Amino acid sequence: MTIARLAYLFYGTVIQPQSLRQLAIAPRTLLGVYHSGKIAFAIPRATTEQFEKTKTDYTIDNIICLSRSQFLLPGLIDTHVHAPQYPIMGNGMDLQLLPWLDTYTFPEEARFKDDAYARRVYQRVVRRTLRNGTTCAAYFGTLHTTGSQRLVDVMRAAGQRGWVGKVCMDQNAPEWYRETTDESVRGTQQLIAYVQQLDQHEREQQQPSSSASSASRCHYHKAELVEPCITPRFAPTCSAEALRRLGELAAEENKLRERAGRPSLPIQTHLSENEAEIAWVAKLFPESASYTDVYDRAGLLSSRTIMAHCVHLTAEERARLKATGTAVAHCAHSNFDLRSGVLHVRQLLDEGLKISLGTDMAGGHAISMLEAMRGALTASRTICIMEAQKQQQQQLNDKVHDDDARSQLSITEVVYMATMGGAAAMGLHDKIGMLLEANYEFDALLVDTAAPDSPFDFFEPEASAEELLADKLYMRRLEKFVMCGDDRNIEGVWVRGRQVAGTPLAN
Ligand SMILES: O=c1[nH]c(=O)c2nc[nH]c2[nH]1
Ligand SMILES: [Zn+2]
Repeated sequence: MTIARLAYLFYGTVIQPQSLRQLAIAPRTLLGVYHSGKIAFAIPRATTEQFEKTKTDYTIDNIICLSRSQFLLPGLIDTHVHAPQYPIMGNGMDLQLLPWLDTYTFPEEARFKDDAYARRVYQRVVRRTLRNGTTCAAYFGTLHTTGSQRLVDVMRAAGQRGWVGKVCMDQNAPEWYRETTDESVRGTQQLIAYVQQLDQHEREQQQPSSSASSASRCHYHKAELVEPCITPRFAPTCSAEALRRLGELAAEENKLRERAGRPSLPIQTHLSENEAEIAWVAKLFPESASYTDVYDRAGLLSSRTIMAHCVHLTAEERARLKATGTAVAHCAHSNFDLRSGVLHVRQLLDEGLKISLGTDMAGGHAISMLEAMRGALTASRTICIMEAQKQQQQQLNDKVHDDDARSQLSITEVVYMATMGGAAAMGLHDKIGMLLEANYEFDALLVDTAAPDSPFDFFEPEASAEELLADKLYMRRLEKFVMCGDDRNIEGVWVRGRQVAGTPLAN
């Protein structure tokens, strides 16, 4: 009889969102990972006898026992980020969206016609995002098809999961950074075909797996780690014809994918970010009832569509996003940095929309999803302050009610949006975002709140040894990490069971 094989066995605390308002804190979890990258089992509160027995039941390549200051967290998911804007991150934050695009963004993105430059920058972006715990990212590339293919190559080589979009824009952009409608559609088709070929090649390399223990013998593979994404930049820079043809392309592709039992093609763009942008869209598309309607008419709203920003939507637009299963990527830092507005995220959550988080680097000045979580918390508090001030101005109240804090997000909610919520937005919720579930793919971070060069200190409460306190203690550790931590607290990062950042940790 052959003994089943594990790539990893972890023994320690696992923290995992269960829903928007519920977090599971599972101490002494025994978590096994197959070489395929799938979670073999996750047994919370396991005894040391169970740990010892598991070690004899399996052949295990790496055993990692977590210390009290460490825990596993699902990988962070950035659902809106511009890889080619990395060189200008933190620069040029003096302008609002439309002049910012013309002055800083388009000139930088135009440099990506040089494939070597594209590869060099993308290598840095992917290395940096992985280092910061971003296991999955929905990237915008540039207009250039080959440049976008280089981003696919770099992600696959580094082992990062995500979407890559060749940006489409056929109007209202400088002639040195604009393409024809045909080029928009053809470039998108070429990117789709390119990724399909790579995946096909990868599957052909796989050993056939027929026996019952195939899950444990199947080896790491990259197929479907990176998906091509239909990416009109935003309505102002896309003609109605370009949007319509991209919608048709999605519909045609999806017919084939449905027959093959494959997930539908992802779509991403920007929506309702800035007042001047919204007014421009109304002028450019007078036949549409709203900005959302421009995309809706083109068939671009779907359960695998992510709309970034959505700061100024009407009730009808929000209802349409909900009805179509379209997700909203909340990009708080960018909304502050470009002075676009403050998203009332509680309202969207109450209405049942799918909400995830995005760094929107470089509209946002930070590449880390910890920053995206902090930005979302700050935005929600800003809404609270604005609501309280409004009430005071209206002289309805002379002091703030407790209930005025209802718009504020909690740590649990932002962690959900950065993990499970991101997986739901990308239509990957049956694959990633959970660690306490067998058969999910192991995308995870090993966090240490006492890392040698940690940017903060964590003082153990007096009775910390008490098992009863474990939940509260780890909640405080998580809170510290989210509010004060950085990449120095991330000791290891795994995607599909393969360690992709941090120092090798097996013991
Ligand atoms: O924040 C943003 N970044 C961009 O690059 C962009 N393009 C259109 N709209 C945009 N918003
Ligand atoms: Zn953006």
